[in-house]
Amino acid sequence: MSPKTLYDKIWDAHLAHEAEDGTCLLYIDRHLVHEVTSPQAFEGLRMAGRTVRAPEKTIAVPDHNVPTTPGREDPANMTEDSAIQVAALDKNAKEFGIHYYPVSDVRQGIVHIVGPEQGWTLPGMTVVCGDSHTATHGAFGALAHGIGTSEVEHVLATQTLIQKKSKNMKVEITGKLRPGVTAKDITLSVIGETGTAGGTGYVIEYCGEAIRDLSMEGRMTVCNMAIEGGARAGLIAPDEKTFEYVMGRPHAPKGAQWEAALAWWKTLYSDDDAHWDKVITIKGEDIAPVVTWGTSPEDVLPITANVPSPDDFEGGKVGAAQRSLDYMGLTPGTPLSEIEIDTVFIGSCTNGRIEDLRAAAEILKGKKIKVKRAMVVPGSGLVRAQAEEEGLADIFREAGFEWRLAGCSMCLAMNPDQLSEGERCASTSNRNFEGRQGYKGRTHLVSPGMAAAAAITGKLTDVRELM
Ligand SMILES: CC(C)[C@H](C(=O)O)[C@@H](O)C(=O)O
Ligand code: SF4
Repeated sequence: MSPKTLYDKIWDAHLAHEAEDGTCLLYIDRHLVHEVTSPQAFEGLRMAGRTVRAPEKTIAVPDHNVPTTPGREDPANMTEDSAIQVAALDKNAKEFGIHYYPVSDVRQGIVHIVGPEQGWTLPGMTVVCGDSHTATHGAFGALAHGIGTSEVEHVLATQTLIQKKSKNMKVEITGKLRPGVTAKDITLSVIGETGTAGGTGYVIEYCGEAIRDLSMEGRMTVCNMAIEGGARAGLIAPDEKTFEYVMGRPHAPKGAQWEAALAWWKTLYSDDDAHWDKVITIKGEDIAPVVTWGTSPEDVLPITANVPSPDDFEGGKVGAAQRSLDYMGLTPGTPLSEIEIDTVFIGSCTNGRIEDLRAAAEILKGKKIKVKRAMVVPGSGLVRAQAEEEGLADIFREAGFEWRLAGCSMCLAMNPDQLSEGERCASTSNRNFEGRQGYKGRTHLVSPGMAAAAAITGKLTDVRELM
């Protein structure tokens, strides 16, 4: 047998048909659904008189539009568009008989946090969702990626997806991370190195000692941003940490089924002599706590650096840098650590898990915020409950943070949590495009610890100074 990568193995195990031109039909194990990209898909099914092919493999949760303040069940607290989408999901979930976590359910949260938490996401699976950050689930050694609304309809109807195979890319992070450096710094640094198009046409497998050393939460943070690096998906070979995380979750296999699954999961790694179309290696000890200064996730620099000048770039990037600096209101040469911050947002499917909240609370303990506003939005109701139990919520509240209900929140401007014009935010989310967090809002992407540090000092701050 010829050697295979992990991606090859999962692909082959799900291939239902391959046409002469290489177009393939893949079987889909899990279909996650949220309110933004599904209404038309369900409408399509309805018009065609079709049902959902595998309702037991289809999971719905509202997250993007929902407010994160009490009273959010009331449609009057949403914009009309948001209320329509959330109501449509509610109706469709009930009518088509799929698994559903409404806002009133403590398990509700961001779809990419709920899936793993409930044990829907398992190693070796194909996982899709009408959402680009489906890559998150790759942390379990699953082939997971976003799909468009017409594909959502196709998967609902057939439980299959038409795909062409991507190329294999290996991103190896060797050695140990230095103190204060996290999964978020890894994933941003990779994008800083490869650019937002570096992964185009590839599925990335992250490997190396620094990746192995990450918790499952950290691995999810890394895979989450594979999409910002342009890749089709990102994944990490499952290991004992993965199995331990999955074991006992509500929808994980049990008993003999668990044993059988485990035996297969243990075969899910890239063979030693597998072929890679592209390889990137970064030394873990070379990664610093980073921030973004511009309006693309590739605009990454260590917190110890200065705001760059357009002259530092070449070709089309000169103009792009100038535009970014204008939008961000930054002057070349300013130390990044002198940039004043108005707002801090801790949350999103990148950094809204329990470990992220712990990392931020560790920095905030016994301190007060200096920024105008700061909010922490747990990624799910269960993360929220656990954080309350661990006393993290008290630390946040005492520091001056708003302690919100679960949802996408300020990660994107689709719900009431938005930046105002010119407002500058240190955010643990994954996108810093113009207007992403609100019209003319300014976003600096950082890790949870860095966000907490900025909250305390009122400026972008090297978290290592507060450790
Ligand atoms: C709204 C949704 C389709 C979108 C995505 O696909 O990623 C959102 O989650 C985002 O992060 O921009
Ligand atoms: S938290 Fe942000 S990135 Fe994640 S699904 Fe929601 S909007 Fe998209």
